[in-house]
Amino acid sequence: MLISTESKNCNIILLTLCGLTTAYGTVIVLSNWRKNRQLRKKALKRRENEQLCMQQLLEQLANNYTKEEQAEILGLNAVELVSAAQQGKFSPLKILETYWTKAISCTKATNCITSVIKVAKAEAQELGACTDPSQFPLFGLPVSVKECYGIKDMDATIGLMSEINNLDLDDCVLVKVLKSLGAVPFVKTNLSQITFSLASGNPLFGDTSNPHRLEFTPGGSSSGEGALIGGGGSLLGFGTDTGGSIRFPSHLCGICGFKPTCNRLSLAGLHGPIPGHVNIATTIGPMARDVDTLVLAMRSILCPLMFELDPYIVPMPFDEKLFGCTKPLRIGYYVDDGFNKPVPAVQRAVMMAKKHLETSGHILVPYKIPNVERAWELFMSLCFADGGKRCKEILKNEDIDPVLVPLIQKLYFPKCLGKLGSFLVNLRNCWKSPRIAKDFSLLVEKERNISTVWNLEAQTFEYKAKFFSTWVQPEGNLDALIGPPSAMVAGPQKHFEDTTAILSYTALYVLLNCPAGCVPVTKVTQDDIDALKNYEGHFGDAWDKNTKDACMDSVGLPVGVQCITKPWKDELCLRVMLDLQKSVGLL
Ligand SMILES: CCCCCCCC/C=C\CCCCCCCC(=O)NCC(=O)O
Repeated sequence: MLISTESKNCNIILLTLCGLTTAYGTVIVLSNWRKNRQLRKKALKRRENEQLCMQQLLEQLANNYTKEEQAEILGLNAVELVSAAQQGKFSPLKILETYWTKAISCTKATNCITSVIKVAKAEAQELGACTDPSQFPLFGLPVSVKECYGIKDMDATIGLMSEINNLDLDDCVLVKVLKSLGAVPFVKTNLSQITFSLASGNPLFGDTSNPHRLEFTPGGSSSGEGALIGGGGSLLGFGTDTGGSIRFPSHLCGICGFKPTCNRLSLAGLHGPIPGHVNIATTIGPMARDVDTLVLAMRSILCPLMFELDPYIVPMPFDEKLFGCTKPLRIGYYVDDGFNKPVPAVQRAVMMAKKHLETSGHILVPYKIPNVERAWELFMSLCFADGGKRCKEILKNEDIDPVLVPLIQKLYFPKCLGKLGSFLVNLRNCWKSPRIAKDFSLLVEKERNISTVWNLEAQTFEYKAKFFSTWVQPEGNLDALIGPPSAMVAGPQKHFEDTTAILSYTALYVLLNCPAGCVPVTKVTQDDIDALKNYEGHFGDAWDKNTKDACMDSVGLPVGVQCITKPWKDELCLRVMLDLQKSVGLL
C-alpha cells in the first residue's frame, strides 16, 4: 500500500515534469516560429520597397538622356570616363543617372543590386559644381559596393533578416575615401548569406544570376558585384574576400578582381560574420572589367586620408616603382594543386597564360604547391575554431540559405557521433573519399581551447615559412605565381555547396596572406567539354563528380587565371595581371 502511494506520487511528479517540459518546448518553438514569421514579413516589405524605389527611379530617368548619349558614356572604360568628366564632357550627374539606369536594367535580369544609394544624387550634383575636377582622381566615377559595406542611414544586413533597418550611423572608411577622391558610390550589391559560402544569394534578397547564363551562378560571396560588373552595370566595385569571394565570382563572371595583402585597405565600418580571425583574415578589394581600373582604384585609395582614418592600415602609398618595373619576372605556374583537379578549360587557361607571359618576356617555371591538404586542415580548424558557435548564433531565427544548410548541419552534428559520421561518409563514398570524411570530421569538431588555437596559429606560421621556401629555386627566386582560380567554371547553383572542393585555389592565399587577383583569359570551348567527359578528378569521389557535372554545359563561359605574389608586393601582382591582360586582350 505504502509502495503504491509512493509510486503514484512519483508518476504524478514525472507526468508534471513531462507536461512542463512539453509546454516549455512548445512555447519556445511557437515563439521562434512567430519571430521568424515577423522577420519574413519585414524581409518581404524591405524587398518590395526597394524594387518599387528602383522602378520609380527608372521611370524618372527614362526621358532624361537619349540612347546615344547613354551609349557614349557606357562605351568608355573607367580611365576614359574619369578623364572625360574632368574635362567637362559629361557631368557627374549625367554619368550617375546613366549608370543607375543601366544597373537597374542589369538587376532586372540578374538580381544583383540590393539597394540604390540615394544620397549619390546630391553628391554628384555637388561634384558638378566643383571648379577644379583634376584634383579628384576618380572624378564622377560611379562605384558599386557589396551590401556589407557600411553607409550612413542604410542597413548592411549580410543577408540576415534580423539586421533589416539596423542603420549605420556613418560611412565606412573605404566609402569616405572614395567620396573624397570624387567617386560616387551609387548602389549596394548582393552577397551570399553571412558571406560564408560561394553561392550567390540569401533568403532576404534572393539569388543572383550569372550575366552570361542566367540559369547559372555568378559565384560568391561578392555575387552581386560579379554579376553587375560582368553585365556592364558598373565599372568599378568593391567586394570582400575571406576564402575567395572576390576572385571566384570574378572568374565565373569574366571580370578582374584583386584581393590585396591584409591591412593595406581598411575594413573599418564593414559588417561581417566573424570578427577576430587572425590568419583567416578578411580583405576588401576592387573588382572591374579590366586591370587598368583595378590599378586606378588601388593607386587612388592608398592615400593619406585612409591612413589617417584607420591608423592600423600600413601607411604604404601605391608603389609606382614596383608597379612600373620592366625587368622580366620569374613566374611559377601550376595547373593543379593535387587536391581538386581543375576541369580541362581551367588547365588550358593557365597554359595559355603561361605562353602569353613568356611572349611578354617573362620566365615561366613549373611549380608544385606544397602540401595543400595541410593548408586545408589549418584553414578549416582556424575558421571554425569556435565550433561554428558564432555562425549558429547569427543564424538563429533566420531562414538559412539552402546552399549553407549542409555546412550548418555539420556544425550542429554531435561530436561524439562525428567519428561514426566520417566513417559513414567514407562508406557512402565507396571507401574512396578520405577527404570528404576528413572535411566532415574537421567541421563536427567542437570549440577548440586556447592552447589548441595558439598551436594552430603557430603551425600556420610554420606552413607559411615552408611555402615561401619553395619559391627559392636553383636558378633564382620566384617573383610571382600563376594558377587556377578554382577547379570549376560557372554552372548551376546547386553544384556550389561543397565549399572545400571549390575554395582550395583561393583560400590558400588567404591563409598565406598573399595579394592575388583574377584575370579572364579564355572561354570554355566544345573541345574542353569533350575532354571533360573523361574527367575523374584525383579521388573519383562525390566532389570530383560534382565538379564534372557542374561544368558539363559551360561552352562559351569565361575562364580566369589567378596571379599571386608575396605579401606586400601588391603592385607587382597588379603588374603581372596587367601584362597578362595586355597579351590576352580584353575578352
Ligand atoms: C588550401 C586551403 C583550402 C581551404 C578550403 C577551405 C574550405 C572551408 C570550408 C568552409 C569555409 C567557409 C568559409 C567560406 C568563405 C567563403 C567565401 C568568402 O571569401 N567569404 C567571405 C567574404 O566575403 O569576405
